[in-house]
Amino acid sequence: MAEKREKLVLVGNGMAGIGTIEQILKLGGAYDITVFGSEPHPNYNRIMLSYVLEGSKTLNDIILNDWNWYEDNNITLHTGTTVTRIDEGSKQVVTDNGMIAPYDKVIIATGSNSFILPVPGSDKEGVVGFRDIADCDAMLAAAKQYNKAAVIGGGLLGLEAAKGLVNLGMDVTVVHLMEDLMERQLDRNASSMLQAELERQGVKFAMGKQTVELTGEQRVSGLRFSDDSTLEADFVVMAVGIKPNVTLAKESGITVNRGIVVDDYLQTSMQNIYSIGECAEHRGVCYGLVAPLFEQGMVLAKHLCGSETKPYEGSIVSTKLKISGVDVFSAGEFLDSPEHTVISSKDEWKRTYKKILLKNNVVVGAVLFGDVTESANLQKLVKQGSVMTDEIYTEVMGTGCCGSGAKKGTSVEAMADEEIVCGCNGVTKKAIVDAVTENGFTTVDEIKACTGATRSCGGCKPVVEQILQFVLGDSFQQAAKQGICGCTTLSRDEIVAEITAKGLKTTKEVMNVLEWKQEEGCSKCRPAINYYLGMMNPDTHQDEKESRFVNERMGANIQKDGTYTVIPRMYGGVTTPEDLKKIADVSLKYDVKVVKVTGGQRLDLIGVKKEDLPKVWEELDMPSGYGYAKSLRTVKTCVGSQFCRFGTQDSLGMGALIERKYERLDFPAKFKIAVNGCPRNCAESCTKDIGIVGNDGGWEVFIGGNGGIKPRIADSFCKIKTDEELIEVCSAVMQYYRETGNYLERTSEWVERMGLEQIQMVILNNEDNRKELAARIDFALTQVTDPWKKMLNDSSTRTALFEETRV
Ligand SMILES: Cc1cc2nc3c(=O)[nH]c(=O)nc-3n(C[C@H](O)[C@H](O)[C@H](O)COP(=O)(O)OP(=O)(O)OC[C@H]3O[C@@H](n4cnc5c(N)ncnc54)[C@H](O)[C@@H]3O)c2cc1C
Ligand SMILES: NC(=O)c1ccc[n+]([C@@H]2O[C@H](COP(=O)([O-])OP(=O)(O)OC[C@H]3O[C@@H](n4cnc5c(N)ncnc54)[C@H](O)[C@@H]3O)[C@@H](O)[C@H]2O)c1
Ligand code: SF4
Ligand code: FES
Repeated sequence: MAEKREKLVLVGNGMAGIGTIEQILKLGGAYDITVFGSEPHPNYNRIMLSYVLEGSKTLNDIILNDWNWYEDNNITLHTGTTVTRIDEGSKQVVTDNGMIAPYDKVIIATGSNSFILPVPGSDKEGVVGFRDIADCDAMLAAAKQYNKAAVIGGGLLGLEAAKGLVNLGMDVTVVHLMEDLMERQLDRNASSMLQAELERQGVKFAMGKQTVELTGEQRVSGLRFSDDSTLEADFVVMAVGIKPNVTLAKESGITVNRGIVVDDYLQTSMQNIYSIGECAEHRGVCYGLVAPLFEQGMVLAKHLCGSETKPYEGSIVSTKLKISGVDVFSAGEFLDSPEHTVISSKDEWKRTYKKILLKNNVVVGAVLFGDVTESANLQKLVKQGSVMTDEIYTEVMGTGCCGSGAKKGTSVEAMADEEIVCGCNGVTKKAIVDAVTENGFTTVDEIKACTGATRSCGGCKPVVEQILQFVLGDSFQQAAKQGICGCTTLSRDEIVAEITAKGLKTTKEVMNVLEWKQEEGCSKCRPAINYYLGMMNPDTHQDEKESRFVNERMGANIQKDGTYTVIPRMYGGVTTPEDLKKIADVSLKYDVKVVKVTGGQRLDLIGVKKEDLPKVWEELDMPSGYGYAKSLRTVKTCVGSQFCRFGTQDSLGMGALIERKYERLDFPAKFKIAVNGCPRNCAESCTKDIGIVGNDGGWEVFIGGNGGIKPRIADSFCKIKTDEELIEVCSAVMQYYRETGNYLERTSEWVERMGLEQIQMVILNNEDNRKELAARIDFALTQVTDPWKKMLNDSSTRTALFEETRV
C-alpha cells in the first residue's frame, strides 16, 4: 500500500513561502501541498518591482514560478484567495471564499503590508504604498496622467520608487523624516553622498519633514508638514516601512508580538503551525529582506522533511540599493562609536567612500558608496565575524584609493559548502559547484537558470563567477570564450590578435585563414571584421562597401515607404541663415515630405527619393551628418558662456570643435556627445557616450551614458582643468573604445564590461598611454573623407547605387 502523504498547507504565495516549498521538493519531502495566495498571480520576484517601475523589466520577466511549475510539482494553487482562519481543533484552514482545506502542517508566510501613515487624508485617491504588482500598476498609470509626485520615506523602498518615477518623467520629491537618507543603513557621510548623487539624477528632497496631513478633495493635491510648510503633489507614495501581516495568526489564536512569534525551528506557539518570512518574529526580530527569509526557509524545509538541521539563530543582513548608477552597500553595524575601530577612506573627486567597522579587531560592519566591488567580500567577512588581518586589509582596502588595485574577490576555495552565496535565492556554494560539475555548465547564465543564483538583485554575480572559475580551473578561459557569430568559435580579441599576427588584410582573407565555417561569413561577422581591419590599419585598409549595412552603403537611412532621410552636419547644433535657406530650397525642389528637428539638434530631411539623393547632397553642399553610421553622430550643446547667464564654459565653441575634429571616423557603434556650459546640464550629458560639463572652472567628463533601449546614466570619469587636456582625454577614451570595443557594443555596455576603474587606470593613471591613444586617433582622423562628396565624385558607384536600380 502506498505510504499516506501528509497534507502541507502554505498560506502566502510569496518568495519566503515558495522558497521553502522549493527546498522541500529538492529534499524529496512526501507532502500533498496546497498553496493559498491573496494576489491573483503565481509567485513573482517582489524585489524586481523596482526594476519594473524603473522600466528595465516587465511583469512577465519577474515571474519566478509560472502556473506550469505548480502543476508539474502536483501543487494545488488557489490564487486570489485569502485564508481567514486556522482551526487547530479540526486541523483545517478556512478561506474568505468559503473553502475549507484540511492540514497536517501549515506554514504561515503572509509577509507584510505597507505601513500607511495614520494622518488625515491618507485614504485619498492618488495615495499608494509600494508593495505588489497592483501598486506598481497604479504607479505606472499615475505617471501617464499626473506630474508631481511625493514619495514619503527616504529608505531603500522610497528611493527606488522615487528614481522609478523620475524615469517615468514625473517631478519627484522625497519627503524624509530624518536629516539623513537611509539612516538605518548608512552613516552621515554615505547618506550625504547618496543624496547628492540622486539630486544629480533628478530626485528632489524635503528633509527633516514630518507629514501631518494629505490635502485635497477626493484626490490628493498636496502635503502639509508639522512646521506648517506645504508641498504640492498629485500623487503620493508611502514608503515609510512595513507592518508584518499577522491578521490570520491573531484570528487563529497564535501568539503574536510585532510579528508571529517563532522558535529556532520556525514553529509558532501552536503545534504543526510554522511561520517564516517577513510576518515571522524570531528572537525579537522581524526581517524585511529576502536573504534571512531563505535562511529560515532552509531550516524549516529540512525540519519538515526530517533532515538534520542546525537551528535558525538569526541573520546578519546586508543591503544594496538597486538604482542604476548609484552604488550603495551596507552590512552589519554602520554607525561608529567609541568601541569601534574604524577603517575608512573617502574620495570626493571619485565620489567613493568606504568604511569598515571593527569591534575587538573583528569585522562587524561595512558601508560602501560609489565603488561596491568589495561588497560580496565584506558581506562574507561581517557574516563570519572574521578577524582583521594584514592580508584581509590589503584585499578590501587595496593600495590605491578606495580599493582600486586591490586583490579582488573572496577566496571561494575557503568557503564552506553550505555557505549561502546568493542571499536573495538561498543558493549555497555546493549547489553552484554541483550545478557546474554535474551539468558541465560554463556560464553564469546557465547557473542562474539551474539554481536561481543571481536571478534577483545580482549582487552575488561576482562570487558566482569566482566559483565558476574555481571549479573550471584552466578550462574557464576556454569555456568563457564565445565566437562572434555562428561562423567561428573565435572571439573578437582572438580575431584581432590573428589579424595582427598574420597580417591579414581583407575580410575574405580573415575568413579563409581563420577557417570560417561559412565561406562568405554572415551579416554579423562581415561588418565587424571590416570595422576591425579599418580600425587597425586606417591608412591601408580598403573599406569594403559590400560588408557594410545597407544604410551605410547608401549614405542615408531607408524609411518604411522606401524613401530616405538626409541629415547634414550642423556642428554643435548651430546653423546659419544661408544653410537654412539651402535646406529650405532643396526641400521644396525635391518634394521633401517632412523637415524634422532631431533630438541631436539638427535637421532631418525625411522622404527623399533614392534617385534624388546625390542631387540633394550636391545642392545642399554640406557635410554628411552620418545619421546612418556607426560613427560620431551629433555633439549636442547648450548655449553656454557665450550667451547663458549661468554658463561658465563655452559649450558652443567646444561642441563645434569636437564635432569637427572627430567626425567621419568609424566606431564600434554609433557615438553621441554632449557639451554643457555648467552643471545644470541642459544638453543632457548623462545619456551620452561622452558627456562634458563645465564645472569648477574646468570640465567634468562622463562616459558610458545611453538613452536608448537599455538606458544607462553615464559615469563620472574625471575632472579636467584645460581645453587641451579635455581633447586629449576625449581622444584617448574614443580610441580606447575603438580598439577594445566589440563591434555594435555601445559604450554603455563597454564601460560595464571593461569596468570604469580599468578605463580610468589606462587613460588617467598613465600619461604615456593616454598620449599614445590620442596620437593613434589623430592619425586615423587624417585618413577620413566625406562619404557624400566621395560618392558624388565616383560616377560608377553613383550609377550603380542610385541610377541602375531605379524603380
Ligand atoms: C519594491 C520592493 C523592492 C524590494 N527590494 C528588495 C531587495 O532588493 N532586496 C531584498 O532583500 N528585499 C527586497 N524587498 C523586500 C522583499 O521583497 C521581501 O522581504 C520579500 O518579498 C518578503 O517575502 P515574504 O514571502 O515574507 O512576503 P511577501 O512577499 O509579502 O508574500 C506574502 C504573500 O502572502 C499573501 N498573503 C498575505 N496574507 C494572506 C492570507 N491570509 N492568505 C493568503 N495569502 C496571503 C500576500 O498577498 C503575499 O502575496 C523589496 C520589497 C519591495 C516591495
Ligand atoms: N534594495 C533593497 O534591499 C530594498 C529595496 C526596497 C525595499 N526593501 C525592503 O522593503 C521594506 C520596506 O522598505 P522601506 O524603505 O519602506 O522601509 P524602511 O523601514 O527601511 O525605511 C523607511 C524610511 O522611512 C522613514 N520614515 C518613517 N516615517 C516617516 C515619515 N513620517 N515621513 C518621512 N519618512 C519617514 C524612515 O526614517 C526610514 O528611513 C524594508 O524591509 C526594506 O528592507 C529593500
Ligand atoms: S547647462 Fe548651464 S550654461 Fe548651459 S544652457 Fe544650461 S544653464 Fe546655461
Ligand atoms: S544575492 Fe541577490 S541575486 Fe544573488
